[in-house]
Amino acid sequence: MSKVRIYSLAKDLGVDNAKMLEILDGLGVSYKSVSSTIEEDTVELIKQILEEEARDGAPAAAAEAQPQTTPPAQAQAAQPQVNQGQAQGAQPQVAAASSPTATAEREPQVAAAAPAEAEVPHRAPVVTIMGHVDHGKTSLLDYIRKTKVAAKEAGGITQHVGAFEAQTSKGRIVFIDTPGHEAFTTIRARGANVADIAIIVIAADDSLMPQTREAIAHAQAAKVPMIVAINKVDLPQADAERVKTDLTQLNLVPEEYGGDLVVVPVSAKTGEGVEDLLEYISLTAELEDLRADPKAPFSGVIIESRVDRQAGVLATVMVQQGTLHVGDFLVVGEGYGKIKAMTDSAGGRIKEAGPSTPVQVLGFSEAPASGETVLSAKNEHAAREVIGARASDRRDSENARERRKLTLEEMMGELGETRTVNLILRADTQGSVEAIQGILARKESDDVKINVMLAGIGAPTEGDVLLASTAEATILCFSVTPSGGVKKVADTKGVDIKSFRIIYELIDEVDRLLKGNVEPVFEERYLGRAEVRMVIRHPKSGNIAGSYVTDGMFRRNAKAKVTRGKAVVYEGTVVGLKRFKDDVREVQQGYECGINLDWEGVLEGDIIEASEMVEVEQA
Ligand SMILES: Nc1nc2c(ncn2[C@@H]2O[C@H](COP(=O)(O)OP(=O)(O)OP(=O)(O)O)[C@@H](O)[C@H]2O)c(=O)[nH]1
Repeated sequence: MSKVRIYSLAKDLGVDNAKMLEILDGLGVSYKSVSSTIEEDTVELIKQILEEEARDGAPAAAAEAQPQTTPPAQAQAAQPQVNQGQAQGAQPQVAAASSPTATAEREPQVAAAAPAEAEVPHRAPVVTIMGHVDHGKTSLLDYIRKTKVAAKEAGGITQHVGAFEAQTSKGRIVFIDTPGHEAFTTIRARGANVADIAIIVIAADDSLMPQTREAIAHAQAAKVPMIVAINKVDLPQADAERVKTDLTQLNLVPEEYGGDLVVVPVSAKTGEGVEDLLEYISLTAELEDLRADPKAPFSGVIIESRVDRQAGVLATVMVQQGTLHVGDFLVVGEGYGKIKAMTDSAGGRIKEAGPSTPVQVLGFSEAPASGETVLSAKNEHAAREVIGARASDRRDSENARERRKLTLEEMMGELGETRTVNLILRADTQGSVEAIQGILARKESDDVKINVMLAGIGAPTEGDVLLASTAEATILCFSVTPSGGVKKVADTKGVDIKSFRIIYELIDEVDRLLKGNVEPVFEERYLGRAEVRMVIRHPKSGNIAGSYVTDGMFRRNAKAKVTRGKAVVYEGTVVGLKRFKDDVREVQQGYECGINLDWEGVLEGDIIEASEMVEVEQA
């Protein structure tokens, strides 16, 4: 008995895929995607249902049509990758709609006027292309751009805006044209999701390489559906079968091997397979049911921005919901701007832009960072109010973060819930990687799961740090160390990179993470007290409190609390300590010293108390 793919059947019967899935749901047939296959008897049932519908002029109740005795064969599993993805565009809608301050006033009763879910129009998918260096990401994007982008306006020079729109026989597809997972994760690191689908490009003559694995890990972490494009199939040494076999080792099983992964052989050089790839993108998008309301309050994400010497700040915004108009006020982070002009990705001037449209906006005074979310405000005053509220929220949360200690629940996760510890593993050899993974696998319990997001040979990369920051993972290194640059990025992103030379020390660290001591807990500890006996004005350092340490000791960089009478007049830091003319690290009780605070208000007679934050050992 032959099997048929759902989308081919839909095409043959002249109905859309959504309709086909609706009928299958009614029949209780399970499927993973529109490229799943169904049995012939199910096909017959579907035909009957459609005939009945056509006869009655109304949708037939699919469930009633199901015969009692012979349940239809189940569809073959297909494309779990495709199903992993949520409709990413749905998230910003919620965020924007729930923002009380920065909403466009075009639709005053958005909630009441919002169309029901089914009426919200579909939007074009946004696709990102990732893969190993030289596997052909840029060539593939160039081929699609050359063949699918409408001719530019005469004389117009298309500038690089970070995204372009391709017109295909199946509709519009938007490509993020900064290839590589760095761009993808930079955006994700800010909590935004722009891509709906990730194309993983793998060269047929090279197969899986370290960055291919990274790209796959990034797409999986983002829960973005993946399609694999096996590129360079025109080369004589191309071996697409090897790529497919190699993929199975990552538990990604291509459809032809009975699995779920959509794999499309292509050549960015000859164009072979590119149409198929575009078709698969459209099918995946259809399955994801991507929708956005052009009438809803606007929200979008910054794809990239730059400063043009003549024009000023040019930022590319991906419209995710609502519609942008020239003249709108936009709020990004703690800055705002008024749109003076907008250009589409083909370089043409436009006045408005709806969902899934990348537009270059002129009007910001400072270049916003990639991945920042953008909202609109009805006027300059409203924009300023939003920014003011954001600044004060930020200050509050910074203060709260400084003060607060982690609760047991925060450290352990909700009691009774399974916790997952995300790890990225880097080691010197494949043997070490496998040995460590073997030990880790035995450490899992019902309460705690270990998710090794990426295990690779060699020092951790910036890409690892970005992945770790979005997935709240810890990077563990065995016999490899991060470069200074990577360490710096990790510091700014708050990612822990821990290096070990002895395997059991690494395992001890994992034990600590499993126990839930993910973040160290700090406690304030008293150091000493000093009396201010005179205030000396220093030309470079400002006011220095000439003091006498009456108790304990003072240390540079300690926290300082200044009391005047009974009132605490300042809390800050000891930024410098001097004994006579020398800078010193510490001064003990019974000695005089100069204390330099990050404050100029100190007076004779004040008492300065020093303390420091120390890490508390967890039981
Ligand atoms: N024969 C053949 N060569 C290709 C194909 N696609 C890309 N190439 C060549 O492979 C090389 C690398 O292609 P790029 O498109 O620059 O690869 P990339 O993945 O964008 O590389 P990076 O941007 O450096 O990460 C170039 O010399 C391309 O001409 C293809 O389908 N067939």
